[in-house]
Amino acid sequence: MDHSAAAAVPLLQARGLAFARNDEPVFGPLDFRLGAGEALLVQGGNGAGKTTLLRVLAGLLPAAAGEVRLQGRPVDREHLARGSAYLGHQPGHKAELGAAENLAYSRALHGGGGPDIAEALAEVGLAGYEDVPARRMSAGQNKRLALARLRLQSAPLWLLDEPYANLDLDGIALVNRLVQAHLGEGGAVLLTTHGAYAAPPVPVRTLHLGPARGEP
Ligand SMILES: Nc1ncnc2c1ncn2[C@@H]1O[C@H](COP(=O)(O)OP(=O)(O)OP(=O)(O)O)[C@@H](O)[C@H]1O
Repeated sequence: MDHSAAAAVPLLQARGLAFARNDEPVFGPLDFRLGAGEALLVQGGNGAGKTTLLRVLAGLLPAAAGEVRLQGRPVDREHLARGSAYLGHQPGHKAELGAAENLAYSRALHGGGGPDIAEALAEVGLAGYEDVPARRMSAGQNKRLALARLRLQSAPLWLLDEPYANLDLDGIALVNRLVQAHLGEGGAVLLTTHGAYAAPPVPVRTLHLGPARGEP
């Protein structure tokens, strides 16, 4: 492959991307690009539209206008869902399944490589929780399990909505290690914060979303 040509094509590019509810704009139009090995921090206060933007980029909500390209190709919602790994506010686990079964289910759904399941659990500090159902795990433990899921998906684009929320200091360091490793492997990370939590210790560009409507 011609690496200089590949580097010139952003992993993610948004042009004129906008979302509206009942004709009321929520965000946009936005233009941004994110290359392999880059992180973009989406900032904005409560209700500014950060979660909505990530859900649009994850293919979970339809954009009102604009275009998203992944690795240079225009993509629809289905492609976005396949090309990205999304970590939302809700961990999205099967409550009755054990930690290992949840990861096996996710791997069956998304395909992908990465470490084996026991290794992925150990990496996020959940060794010994293989058979513990998600409903019996704390919010921070569920967040750790969701982080293990990301590692198994092998999607180049990670969309992380408030990834530090519910995590202790060791968990924050874990997020930072995972983000750094993913960027080092040529992935890209788009993450949100409203400023109350940490930020990754890597050079990040920021995308600021304006105040929610009705706020001063
Ligand atoms: N399911 C929904 N139905 C209707 N309106 C919604 C829904 N979810 C969010 N909104 C509205 O869309 C706007 C953007 O919300 P969003 O959750 O994207 O903000 P955010 O920046 O992620 O906020 P926070 O920092 O509080 O998580 C807000 O005005 C919110 O009231």
